[in-house]
This record gives sequence, structure tokens and C-alpha cells, in this order.
Amino acid sequence: MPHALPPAFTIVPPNGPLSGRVSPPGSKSITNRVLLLAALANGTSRLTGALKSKDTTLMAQALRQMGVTVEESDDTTFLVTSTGRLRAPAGPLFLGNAGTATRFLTAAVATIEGTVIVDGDEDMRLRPIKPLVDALNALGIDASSPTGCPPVTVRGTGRFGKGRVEIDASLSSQYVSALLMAAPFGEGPIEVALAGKDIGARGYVDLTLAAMRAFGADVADNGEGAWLVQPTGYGATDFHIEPDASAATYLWGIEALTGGKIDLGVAAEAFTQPDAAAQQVIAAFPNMPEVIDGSQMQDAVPTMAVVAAFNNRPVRFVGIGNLRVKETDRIRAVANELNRIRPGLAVEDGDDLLVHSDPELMKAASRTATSRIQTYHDHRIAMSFALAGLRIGGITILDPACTGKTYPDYWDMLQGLGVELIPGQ
Ligand SMILES: O=C(O)C1=C[C@@H](OP(=O)(O)O)[C@@H](O)[C@H](O)C1
Ligand SMILES: C=C(OP(=O)(O)O)C(=O)O
Repeated sequence: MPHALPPAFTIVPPNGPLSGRVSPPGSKSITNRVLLLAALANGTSRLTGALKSKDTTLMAQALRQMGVTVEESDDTTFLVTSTGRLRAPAGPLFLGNAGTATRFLTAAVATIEGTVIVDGDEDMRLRPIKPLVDALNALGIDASSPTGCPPVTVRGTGRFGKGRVEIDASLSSQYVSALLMAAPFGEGPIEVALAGKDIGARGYVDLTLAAMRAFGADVADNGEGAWLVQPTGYGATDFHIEPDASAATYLWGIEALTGGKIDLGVAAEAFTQPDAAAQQVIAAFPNMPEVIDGSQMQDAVPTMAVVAAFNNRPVRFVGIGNLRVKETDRIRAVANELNRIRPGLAVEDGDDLLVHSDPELMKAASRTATSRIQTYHDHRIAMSFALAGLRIGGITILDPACTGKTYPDYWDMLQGLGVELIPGQ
């Protein structure tokens, strides 16, 4: 959104169903993967359908700091030209709270001969990165993060190691993706193997493998949580990025809560991103299942939890432990803010989230009590709680600009569907 946003928006519940044509922005996950892979490839790659948002701008800027030319010929295209090697930047890389950029670059900068500091904002400095640093150390790379979170200092020699490396990915699948994408720069084949229990969000590793192969990598999946990557480097290529499935969940939420029909221009089955699985769950509204395993569609959990508040029966979200180390502790944030709307609407039960659904809320559009929703610098808390405002009067979303992390046009999109937003403090 080019214009500045107010400190708060109060949402006026629409009188009827919201329908229309809305194209979600490009996938954040895929955009930040292919930006990096194009930067690691010799030649020029044209990336179309890309997301232009805070997270991808931070990635592009970091790549420019390392000698890569990243041009933007239009709102959805990046033209990336590189020698195929990153150069040591003059200063630290600042990556805000972009988990993808921070994790992916921590491994990628180890291919540089020189010292690189990978850092983020105050929220990113609370998000664990030690398992990735440990794996880099095991490959013989000098990397350290005194707090176990960014900043990370990587003192690269230009050699990325070889052989088998184990990674504990229980906190984040991004560690695996980071290692895999850097692995074609090994001195020999590198086997990346999961340590301990399986990861949630396995679908993100599949996205990584698909992007790597598109840029010419040779990576074999042994099917048991290990991948063998050959030392081929990457080749430049043109790549079209699909729309963002996590962004699509808000559109499916709008359909469910208002009874409208939104044409996304892409079928739910056509997405390759894991969050697309949320479509069926949301479409079951008002009869969403009693137990939802969020492990394979983690970023969709705040959306599903807000919709679940209006469901015919309570919903327990399981498999969501690592939501506590996303942009904020999302289990706590969703529970807090649902309870702000109506005390007792949600409880944290260990690492489960229990939403005590209340179908009466569907009739509450005339309510005037104000709920000022805290958003904790978390785009998904802002976007998902805006959905509650479509059924309940008096919902105010604080810091609406935080959606710029992945969906800068979110509020324009709502207004385009006919939703009235009242700017406020
Ligand atoms: O690889 C990716 O693109 C992502 C992986 C997930 O994070 P974790 O692997 O940290 O769970 C997801 O929450 C994030 O938004 C994007
Ligand atoms: C968890 C998220 O982002 P990231 O880890 O890339 O910061 C998200 O977009 O919901």
C-alpha cells in the first residue's frame, strides 16, 4: 500500500456477503527462495508473479549488499543478475523479522570468503537459530550466535564442507531449507538429515526442493528425512511464482464468515504451498472439525482459529507448538485477543489452543462494545482478527500497517470488497 496507514482501523461489518475477484499477492516463501537461488546462479533470472512486501524487500536489499543486481521492472517482477557467488557485504545484513530471509541467508553467507553478520529486529532477536548454527559448525563453518538467536556472525572461508550433516528442525523447517539451498556449494556431496523427530510443515521443504531443481540443483530425497545434494551450484532461469496460499486463507475466511464467493483466479488444489490445505477445513464452516492438526498448515492457524470462534462446536488446535516462536507467540496472541472479544472464548492448554466456539457471535453484528485488538507486530494476527470484524461490530485492529510484512494491499483488498474501515487512534 503506497499511502501511510493510520494507527488503527475499526471495521464496520458489511450488510451482506462479500464477493468478487481478488488475486492474492505472490508467495512470500517462494519469492524469498527464488530470489536467493537466482543470486546464487551465474546469469540473469527473471522472477515473475513475485511478492513485493517488507520480507521480500529485505531479502532483495541484503542480496544487493552482497554484490547482486536486483532490478524491479514492475510491481511483480524481479530481474536478478549475479556472478553466482555472493560477496562479503560492507556491514551487517538487517533482515527485520523475516524468518525466511534470516535463516536462508545465515547458511548462504557461509559460501562467502569473509565475515558476515546476519541480524534482525527486536522480535527476530527472540527467534531461535541455534540448531542451524550448530549444523553449520558441524560442516566445519565458523558461525556463532551468543544468544541462540540472531545476530549470527559467520566467518566464511568460501568452503561449505561436505558429507552428512544432521539438523534438529523441530522448531523450524526453515533450518532445513537453508542448509539445502546452500548445499550445492559443498566441496563434495552433502547429505542433510533430520535429527530426532520429524518436522512439521514438511511441505516447505518440498517447496525448497522444487525451487532448487528449477535452478538446476541435483537433490535426491531418500524418503526418510534425508536429502543428498550434489555440488553443482545453480544455473540462472526464469521462474513464475504462484500466489500466496497463506494470504488466500483470509479470502477463504471472508467467504466462510460472510457467505460470499471470492474468485482467487487459482483453485485451492493448484497451490503447491502447505497452507492450501486450510481451504477444506475453512470451507467446512460452520461445521469445522473438533480437532484440527495445524502442523502442516501453521501460518493458517490464526485464520482458522478466528473463524472457529464462530463455529457450531468448539475446536482444538493441536500440533502447533512452534507457533510460539513465530513473529510472536501466536498461541498466546490468538487466545488473548479472542478473549478480548469475549472472555472465555479461547484457552491455551499446554501447546494446544482450544477455541470455545460461540455461534451466537454470528448474530452480533449490531454489538457496539469496542475490542481493541493488539497485533504484536504480527501481520497474521492483524489479518485474521480483521475477519472477526466482518461479523462483530466495534473490532479495532491496532497497527494495521504490520500487514506490510507479506500483504501490503490487505486493507485495500477489504475496501475493494466493500468493507468500510474507519481510521482511528
Ligand atoms: O519455509 C518457509 O517459507 C516457511 C516456513 C514456516 O516456518 P517454520 O519452518 O519456521 O515453521 C512458515 O511458518 C513460514 O511463514 C514460511
Ligand atoms: C512465520 C511467518 O514468517 P517468517 O517465519 O518467514 O518470518 C509467517 O509469515 O507467518
